[in-house]
Amino acid sequence: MDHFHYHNGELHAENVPLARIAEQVGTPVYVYSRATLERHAQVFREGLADLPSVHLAFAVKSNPNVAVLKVLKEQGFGADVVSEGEMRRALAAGIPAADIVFSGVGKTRRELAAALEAGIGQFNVESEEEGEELAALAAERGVTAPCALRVNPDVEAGTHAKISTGKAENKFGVPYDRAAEMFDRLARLSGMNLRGLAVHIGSQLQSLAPLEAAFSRMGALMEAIRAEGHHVTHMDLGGGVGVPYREGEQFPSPADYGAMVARVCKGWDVTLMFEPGRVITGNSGMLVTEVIRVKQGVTAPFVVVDAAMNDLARPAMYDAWHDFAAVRPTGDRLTASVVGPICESSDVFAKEREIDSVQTGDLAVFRTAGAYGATMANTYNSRALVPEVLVSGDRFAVVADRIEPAAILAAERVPDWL
Ligand SMILES: Cc1ncc(COP(=O)(O)O)c(C=O)c1O
Ligand SMILES: N[C@@H](CCCC[NH3+])C(=O)O
Repeated sequence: MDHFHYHNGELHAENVPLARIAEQVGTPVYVYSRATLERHAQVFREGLADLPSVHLAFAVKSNPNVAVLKVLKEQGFGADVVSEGEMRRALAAGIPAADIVFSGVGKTRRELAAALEAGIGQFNVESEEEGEELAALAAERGVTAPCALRVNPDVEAGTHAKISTGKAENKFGVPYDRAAEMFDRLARLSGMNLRGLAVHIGSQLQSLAPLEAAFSRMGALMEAIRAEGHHVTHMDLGGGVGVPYREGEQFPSPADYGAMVARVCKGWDVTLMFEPGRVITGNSGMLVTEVIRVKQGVTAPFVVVDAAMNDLARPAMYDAWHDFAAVRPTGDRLTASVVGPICESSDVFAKEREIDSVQTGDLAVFRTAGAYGATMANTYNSRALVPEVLVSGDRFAVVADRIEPAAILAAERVPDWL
């Protein structure tokens, strides 16, 4: 069931017409559906139902809005965080510290200390240097840090190079061939409770084969580490399951993913941990925009909208596709480029694409914008920071305000010596 649907000729999020949100909040605006978030959380969990012991940690980076985190917390999700800021958000949403996993190659001393003090459930350590620093900080505090060693399995994920993380040349994790000896050294440090392994090979994966290859390699590594007498009780399999952005694209379902995991990880006797992001949030959000004007072009017209690459960076950064659709479609079609107002030629959402015909003042949406959308927004060209709205049934609420350029200007100072 799609909670974004046309009713009486206009696009709704659940029972709320997007036009009503646009009228009250203005555009551009991100709109999320609570029912879709809940459904995706449930479908993902159901996909893993055959596994004996599972911990779900939502990848906060995909959508860190605290209201979204609260919805997922109520679905029993913990959090995968990559900064103190994300950790504070997860805690603010009521996610227990014990359900938080901290990933990332560049955790600072301050962040490690803050996470130890908060009592988070697991640190995914990405280097021997980080492990030593963390163990020392924990020992100073008279505590032990629950840790997994993130391993780089040197597997080609088959996704966009900029979001691929599991090849040897990527900065993530420790080299596969050195992981067992590193585990042995780190496990001996006081302050360290090295209890598991972690892997994450990339995002927006369209095929399960690279994940399967990575997980099998992790299984072999786990056996080697156990053979040395270490306990491995946790295996964090990361996130990465992709979602369709355009009609007709085929992606593995959470059930397919769960069946693959059950087959590959059979008999592992660990708590399996997962860090899904996009598969939960991607299709639960849209970016609503208004057409500023339609400008004649040489090869095709330009539909200039009031959203731009600062609001939704994915097309400019990864040549990503987001479907564009009118909120009140007339049935007519038009071949045009959809562009934002920013002074960069990369500020293009759709290049000479057949789209719903739109005119000045019409509302339209970019679909599948719930993951890596608002969270990657910025204020380039002194634009406002885009607001976010959560819909639930007949209700909606602004869950992040539009931050106006004037508020940002007010935070700047001109020194009196200038
Ligand atoms: C360590 C880690 N875990 C989880 C994720 C979430 O990935 P996705 O949104 O593709 O599920 C990412 C991002 O790719 C990540 O770097
Ligand atoms: N920002 C990327 C995903 C990065 C995943 C982070 N590990 C995207 O929009 O597709």
